[in-house]
Amino acid sequence: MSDRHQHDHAHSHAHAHDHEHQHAGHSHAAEAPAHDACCSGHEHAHEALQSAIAMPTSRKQARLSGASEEAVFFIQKMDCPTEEKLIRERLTNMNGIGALEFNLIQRELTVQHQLPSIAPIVATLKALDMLPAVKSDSLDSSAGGADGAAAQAVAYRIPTRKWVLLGLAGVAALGSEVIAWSSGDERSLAVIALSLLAIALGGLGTLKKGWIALRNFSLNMNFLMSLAVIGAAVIGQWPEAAVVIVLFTLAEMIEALSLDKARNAIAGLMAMSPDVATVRDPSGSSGSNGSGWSSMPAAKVPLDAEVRVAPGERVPLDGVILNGSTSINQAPITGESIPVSKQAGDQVFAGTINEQGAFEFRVTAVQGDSTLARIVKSVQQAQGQRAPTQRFVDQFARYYIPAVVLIALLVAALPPLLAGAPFYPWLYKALVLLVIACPCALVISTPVTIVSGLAAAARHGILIKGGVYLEQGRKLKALALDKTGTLTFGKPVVTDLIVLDEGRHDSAGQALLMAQAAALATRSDHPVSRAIAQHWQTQQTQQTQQPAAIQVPKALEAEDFEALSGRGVKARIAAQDFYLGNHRLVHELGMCSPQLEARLQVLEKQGKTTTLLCRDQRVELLIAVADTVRPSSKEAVADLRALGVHVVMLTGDNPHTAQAIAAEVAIEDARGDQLPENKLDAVKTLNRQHGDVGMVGDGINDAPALAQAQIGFAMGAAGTDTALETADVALMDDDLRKIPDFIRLSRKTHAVLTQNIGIALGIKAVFMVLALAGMSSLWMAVFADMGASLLVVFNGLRLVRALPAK
Ligand SMILES: Nc1ncnc2c1ncn2[C@@H]1O[C@H](COP(=O)(O)OP(=O)(O)OP(=O)(O)O)[C@@H](O)[C@H]1O
Ligand SMILES: [Cu+]
Repeated sequence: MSDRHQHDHAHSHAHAHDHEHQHAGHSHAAEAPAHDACCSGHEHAHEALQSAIAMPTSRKQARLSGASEEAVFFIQKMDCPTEEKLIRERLTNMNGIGALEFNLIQRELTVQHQLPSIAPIVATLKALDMLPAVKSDSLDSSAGGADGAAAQAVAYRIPTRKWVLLGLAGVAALGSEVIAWSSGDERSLAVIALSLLAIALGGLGTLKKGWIALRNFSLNMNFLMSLAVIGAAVIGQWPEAAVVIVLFTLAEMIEALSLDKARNAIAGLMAMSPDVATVRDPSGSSGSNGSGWSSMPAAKVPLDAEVRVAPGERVPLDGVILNGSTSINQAPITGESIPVSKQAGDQVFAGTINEQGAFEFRVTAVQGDSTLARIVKSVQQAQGQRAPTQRFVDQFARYYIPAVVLIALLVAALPPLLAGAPFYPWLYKALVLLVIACPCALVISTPVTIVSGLAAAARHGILIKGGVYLEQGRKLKALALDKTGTLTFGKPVVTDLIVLDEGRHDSAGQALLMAQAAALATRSDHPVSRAIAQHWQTQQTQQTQQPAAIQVPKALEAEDFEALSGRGVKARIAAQDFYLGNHRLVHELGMCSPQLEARLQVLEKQGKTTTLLCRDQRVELLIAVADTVRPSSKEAVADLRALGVHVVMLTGDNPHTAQAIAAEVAIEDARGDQLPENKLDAVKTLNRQHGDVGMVGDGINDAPALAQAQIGFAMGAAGTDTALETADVALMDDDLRKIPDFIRLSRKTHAVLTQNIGIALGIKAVFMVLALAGMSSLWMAVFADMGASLLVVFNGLRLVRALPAK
């Protein structure tokens, strides 16, 4: 539907081109409506739309320019922002390395580079003790693959061995503490031996990482912890050193586990799609049970296979229904659990639930390409990009650590040197400060929150293409909507047919006019044209059933077809020039008259869209079509207004119709006759007057405005590839009420982010004071750090359930 304008241009030469899509490797069958009378222009139109709406995403592309190769590594040890910093510092200094993208939650690193091979990158990572596994490499297509994915799933788990070692270390640390306490001697052989044992069992990893950090001049928390532990040992606090390192290792493991939870929020989306499909055997009869059907892993089902779904089952793959009818709960895709009825020719989506009938469908996308799979991929990508708050936090951490380390140095040095205070107590305070300097809770809180928000949205049928938009949504002050297909269903029907100078035409002549209008209309994909073509076709079938009636002309062939954007279409039939279009077109052609305008107004004020057929410099026929407003639109508009968003309708249709439709959904600001450049200007002006602007649109005529808006929304994304890929925020169905939901989610996300930053910094501040006052021990500081990390992670995860289930 979104491609309709371009379609007109593409038509005459569409056959000369190959129809391969370059971008996503999906099947065309999924997007070509089965009942579309002429669909040969689709591929072109999609590409045009792609490039037209691609503008907002070009920011992302620009960042990666220059580096042409890309490799993705899975790094099991990269589960904390500390590691990220270390890797970033090392890799950015290498030649030929472009952008780096870290995904801590997936533990993936994407490197854009210009190197002849990835060997130097692997070597660098290995030198940092990061042991990378290559997931994909643009220089070597055989790298990575399915085995890698399985290995990765295993690698997320913390091995039992590690837990056991840590348990033993804990016992040893506790033992040394108990002995030291009961004997009153912190430096006895038994205490030191047990402490060393605890450090060896539980802390070697940290010490090693600390050493690597030191060698790379990177002040990270492994380094800080190592320093604190060594410092504690040096001043003879052996049990303390042991307890601290054990607690710290425990904290790291718990943190890794909580990140797993965040990752599962996304993976859980994919789990909704069943693993097995019932597929018709290609040969017809050689099925394992003789019935012609057999079970098969969904991942192995090829394109165009026929799959059967029983009542109560989940649909295993994307496809088009061949026969049978049913109602399907599409909540996994659209977030809307009211069942949708489906017949032959309708699209079904992997993961949705077949509530009633049995049906068979033809597979239109392999499992990895299903709408659900693409949603999951998109969410994963989105969380890989840094949201603004995360960037701020990272920036903050960059200064925070050195600052606290400096304070620690001063605390250790100044009082003893200047005031002759005893050395060890102040050194101990400095060590506590080093522990407090660890910013893990702060740094981890943002990505966890953002991921939870993105996952919550995806479950609700809202696909957000980046943390940026999730954070920005709350700032939307104005929302521009187009009319056709957004506020209305976009499926108008013909309501009035008026032959303008009736006296001049007999009934056969009048029928001919309608046939001529239809001949032009069938060539276009615009909803108005479609309605006209549709109307004529039904008329045709009715006529053939009553042969006695007037002779209706056979379909006429239109030549030299041309689409006139925002106006209508133009073509020649039997050497005569024809125009089919709106008032603007007729006016510009100089064929308008006050009488005509009066007649148009009457219809337009009823909310109908008027179209005129001109032949030989005369307006001959007036066709009015009416579209139905979606019931959800009015509610959405009211909801948006309650949120303080100024709602504006921008439509290419005439102002009277615009007003009439706007009145139905209670929009006060409705602007008609909007050409693409007018829509663009309108968005700019709104931006100046109100602040951040969102735009919902579906046509080529909306593309510039969509690109200009801070957030571009697309609706009905489940059925179309382009909307899914190009919008900033894609609503999986056509329910505008998802936009206020999105804004609310954005507000909640912001609240949680602020809380988390407050918690993380607040706890640090408290312990900073306690440490200076000599009231905090090392292990208390580590404990507080762990507590803060857990608190922010769980606070962030709360967001997964932020949107009410429907
Ligand atoms: N191919 C066409 N056939 C018939 N009428 C057309 C065609 N193209 C444009 N028009 C006329 O021009 C008007 C403006 O078209 P345009 O595509 O800019 O906006 P629209 O689709 O009507 O509305 P919106 O901007 O809300 O999506 C339409 O309302 C219609 O009257
Ligand atoms: Cu006019």
